[in-house]
Amino acid sequence: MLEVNKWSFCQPDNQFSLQKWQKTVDLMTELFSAPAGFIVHKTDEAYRIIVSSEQRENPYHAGIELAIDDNIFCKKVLKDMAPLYIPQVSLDNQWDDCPLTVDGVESYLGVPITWPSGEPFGTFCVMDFKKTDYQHSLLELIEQLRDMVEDDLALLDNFTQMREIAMLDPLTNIYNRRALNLLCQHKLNLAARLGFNICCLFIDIDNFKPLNDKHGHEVGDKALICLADTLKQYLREADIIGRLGGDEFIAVLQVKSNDCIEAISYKLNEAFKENLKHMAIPELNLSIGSGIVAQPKETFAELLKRADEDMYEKKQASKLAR
Ligand SMILES: Nc1nc2c(ncn2[C@@H]2O[C@H](COP(=O)(O)OP(=O)(O)OP(=O)(O)O)[C@@H](O)[C@H]2O)c(=O)[nH]1
Repeated sequence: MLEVNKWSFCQPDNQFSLQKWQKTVDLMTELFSAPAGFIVHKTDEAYRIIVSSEQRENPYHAGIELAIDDNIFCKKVLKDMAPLYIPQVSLDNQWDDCPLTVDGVESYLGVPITWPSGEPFGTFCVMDFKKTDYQHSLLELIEQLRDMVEDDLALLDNFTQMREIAMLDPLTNIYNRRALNLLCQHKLNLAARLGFNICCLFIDIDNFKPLNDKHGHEVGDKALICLADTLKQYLREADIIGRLGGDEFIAVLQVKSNDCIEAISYKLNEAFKENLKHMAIPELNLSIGSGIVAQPKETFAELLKRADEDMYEKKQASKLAR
């Protein structure tokens, strides 16, 4: 799902093109013969213009932010979740301290835009520097155009949900093999370009089959979820974690130096045991192999293979030691 209180459509690599919304806003301002029209997006941080009409007289460009405490028209629209039309702002002294009034804005018409969940997304609005007298049909029109924007939000939300379903392992809610291949290769390319160290951990539970056989599949599932949660809890946000399948997990980490890998592996194993204990699941041990990027052009498949081989060696060594 799209996160309602985070900035959307503001990253350069965003999947969604704002071009369609730009055309909608330009069309709206033309039909209103207004000098400025906007789509404003709101989070707890600020109000941000994400689309601004392209007339020369429009002083507010996309990217401009207004503080969350500012007395602005869009704030009232979202507070009431209702359209707001002020034909002559200067007649109402409640807007005297509005930064837009100070700039000379004399008329405002805005309607709320909502996320598919019903939470406020922002506003669709038009402003003028002179008083206006919009006919009822224009007020209906702005609502129609706003509905088109909301349809796009719903489509985007569906798309995001479908992408999550395609990328996440349904049991543990971390990345699946397909997503790991894509994301980790991307991370490797980035590391080669920016020059940071990458390490891949191949994590496999020892004697997992006996746990399933003795305590049942449900307990086995809980142990897998516990491992995923331990990885989430212990590793950083920039790290990538996922489940290859069965009891095999992957973590791709950004590390300062390779000296810390042993310590990270040890701590992960200890944290997993501790978390299992809290869930009253019998103790399990992890075999953790690692691979570090040896040369800039290395593929994720090659890195993964080395980490897998290292894990296998460690598992054999621990079996012999028992
Ligand atoms: N509960 C549960 N078990 C699973 C799932 N996927 C795979 N398994 C089981 O995981 C077990 C993996 O067995 P093995 O690969 O032999 O692993 P192991 O018993 O840990 O053996 P070693 O790794 O050599 O110590 C199999 O019994 C699978 O049935 C799952 O989603 N849930």
